[in-house]
Amino acid sequence: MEPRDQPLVVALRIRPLSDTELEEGATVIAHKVGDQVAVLMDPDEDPEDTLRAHRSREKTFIFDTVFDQHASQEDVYRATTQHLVEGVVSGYNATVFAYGPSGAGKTYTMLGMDAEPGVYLRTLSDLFRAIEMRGSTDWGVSMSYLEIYNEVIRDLLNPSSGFLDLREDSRGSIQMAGLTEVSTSNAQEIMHLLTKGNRQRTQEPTAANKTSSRSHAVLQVTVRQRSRGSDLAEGVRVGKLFMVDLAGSERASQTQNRGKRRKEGAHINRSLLALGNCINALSEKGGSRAQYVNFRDSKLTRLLKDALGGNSRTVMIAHISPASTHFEESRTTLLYAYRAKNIKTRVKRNLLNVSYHIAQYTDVISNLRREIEHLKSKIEKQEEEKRGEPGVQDAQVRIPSHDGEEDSCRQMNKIRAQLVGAFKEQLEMRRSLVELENTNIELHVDMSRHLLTIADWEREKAQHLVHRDRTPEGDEEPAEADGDEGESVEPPEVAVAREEVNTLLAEQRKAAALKAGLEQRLASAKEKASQLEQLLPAQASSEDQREVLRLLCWAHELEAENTELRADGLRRRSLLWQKDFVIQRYHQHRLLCEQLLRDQRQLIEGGGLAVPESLDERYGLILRELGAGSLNRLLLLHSVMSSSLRVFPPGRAGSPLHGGWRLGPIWGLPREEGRGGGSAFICHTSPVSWLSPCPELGRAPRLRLPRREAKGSPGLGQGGRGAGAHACGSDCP
Ligand SMILES: Nc1ncnc2c1ncn2[C@@H]1O[C@H](COP(=O)(O)OP(=O)(O)OP(=O)(O)O)[C@@H](O)[C@H]1O
Repeated sequence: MEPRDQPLVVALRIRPLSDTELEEGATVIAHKVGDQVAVLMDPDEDPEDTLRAHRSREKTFIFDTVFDQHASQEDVYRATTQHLVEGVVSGYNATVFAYGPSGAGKTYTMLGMDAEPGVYLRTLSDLFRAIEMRGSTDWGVSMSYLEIYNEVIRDLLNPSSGFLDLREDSRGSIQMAGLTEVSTSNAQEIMHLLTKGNRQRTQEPTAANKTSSRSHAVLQVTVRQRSRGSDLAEGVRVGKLFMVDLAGSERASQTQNRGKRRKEGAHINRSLLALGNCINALSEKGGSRAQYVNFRDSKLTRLLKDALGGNSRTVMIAHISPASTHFEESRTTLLYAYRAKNIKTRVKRNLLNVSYHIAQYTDVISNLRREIEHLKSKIEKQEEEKRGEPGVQDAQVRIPSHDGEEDSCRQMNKIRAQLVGAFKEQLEMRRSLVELENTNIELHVDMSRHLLTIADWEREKAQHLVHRDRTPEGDEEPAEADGDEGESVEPPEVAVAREEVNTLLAEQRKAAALKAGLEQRLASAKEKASQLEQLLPAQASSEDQREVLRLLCWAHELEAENTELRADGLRRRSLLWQKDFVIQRYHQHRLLCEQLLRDQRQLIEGGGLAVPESLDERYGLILRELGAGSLNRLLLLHSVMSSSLRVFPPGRAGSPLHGGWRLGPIWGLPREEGRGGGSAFICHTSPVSWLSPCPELGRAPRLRLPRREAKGSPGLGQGGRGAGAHACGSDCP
């Protein structure tokens, strides 16, 4: 679904590191991955924990859109708010919130700077443009700007008017007595008023931000359209747009605020909590918005009642700093925004890739970091040893630098820079190859699934034909009601599967061509690097330089090996998937056989038929085997073994980004707090269903069992519901 079709859009903006954060030595811990995923690393976790066994607080969050420091104001506006304008002009309400802790960039997004105006100006400009384009009717646009500070409301366009009262009229509409409403016809005029009003906003220095806005600032733009119907009765259509720059969301306890600040913090928290609850309730209700939502908990939610309820659109832009020093605020902000909307299956497939890739890259990076540390310490040690050698220091001091030596040094540095460049290029190419490999596996698994659907159908069709041919003439069953004269009509899922196969084939061809091209480029990059490597020793003028170069090459080789290992891991996973796939098919077949046996047995017993002894014995044997559950145990063993192999590299099972199939706590559901850590939906498909990934992920063959079976009916020797549960983050069919 495009943002324009969604009643609630939740976006995340990660601002650039500030100078202060850089001075404090902060590192970047919030990353955008793909268009919809943000990863927050825990800065306190042990950097040496390369197996990622204890990375419990590293989390992945999904939003409708994620922006990082590279996103422009225009990008943010276009992806989040632009689509609201048409609705407002057509008489609908909409709200845009900027949410986040102090200093995370809310005002920057909403108000912006002269050169880079924010959402306010861009929305208003588009609004006036849209009105102009509609022409004929009689339009009126007015605006008001207020702040809610400590649960009291002030008019920012007329601050001397004191506190304002919020009232509900007899129809339940919210009214604000005494609020200045300015009629206007151009965006610049509104911006001028806003900038003026903003100076009146309650701002105070806090521990987190020197000029922190301590209030919620609400810009309300009302668009009225007068029109005369054929009966000349005048109708007025009103659309309201609220744009809200919320107060900093940090917890009072996190900012070491005391006294007044703490009281403010409590009010802010209360209203933000109320807002979160309302948005959450609204997003869950879908069609019946506003019915059971408690707007009364804070002034903010009461004021926005009209704009949030009914047929309105809501956009929340959450903001965080990427700095390690703001980990806690970022974490709580992400959780708040994430909870505002639980984005379901739509992005799962992409996320699977994305998370898997992060896992790969963070591994590559941490390995390289270790190597670099190793190199550094080795160089330092060598230097120390050299210094310790008698006469070395003196000799170094005494050697006069002459032109020839300088030239050779410059030449060497140049070659070294080229070599590092060539290594980097290779690294990029290797990563792309690993990605392509991953894509190939996914395409392959998808393809198998669709081919299976087609094969099932072809088999059914063939059986149908055989049955028809065997039926004696005159005994023919009447033609089917849909007029296909006995021909079975291909079900839509098969048609879709055929289309998918074609698409996947095309994608496979594309991937293969890309891979071939990349491999060629990698081969020539390797050639180039090896020529440079050969040049270097000749240029290196000292043993130190030669050693550094040797280490450089060694680090590079290690990196290459590491990437190859990753690719091997991928191949191994692919084999395991295929194996599981076959087992699933056999299991499906087995269930059908069991059902058949049971039905036949009932027929035999019900009809009082005599059964030959040998048949009875065989039946007893099967019953005993099923009773003993040996087959189930074998399947269990296989699954345990394959899932332990699938967790790569060894020991990474605890990582929130590991690439297994038990996706519940991983895919966007923060483990501690997300809806029961991902076990919100339990799929009960079959005793071995936990072998398989959630079919929604589209990564594995789907068990097409009859509904009764799929709910875990206690078939012969089956383990019942509990035995077949697997946790996933979506409604499995
Ligand atoms: N995306 C961005 N690009 C460049 N600078 C940014 C960005 N976001 C924020 N900043 C800068 O960071 C600083 C803090 O931003 P801003 O005042 O918008 O934070 P805030 O969330 O509104 O804070 P508060 O709640 O305390 O008012 C400002 O100097 C702003 O210019």
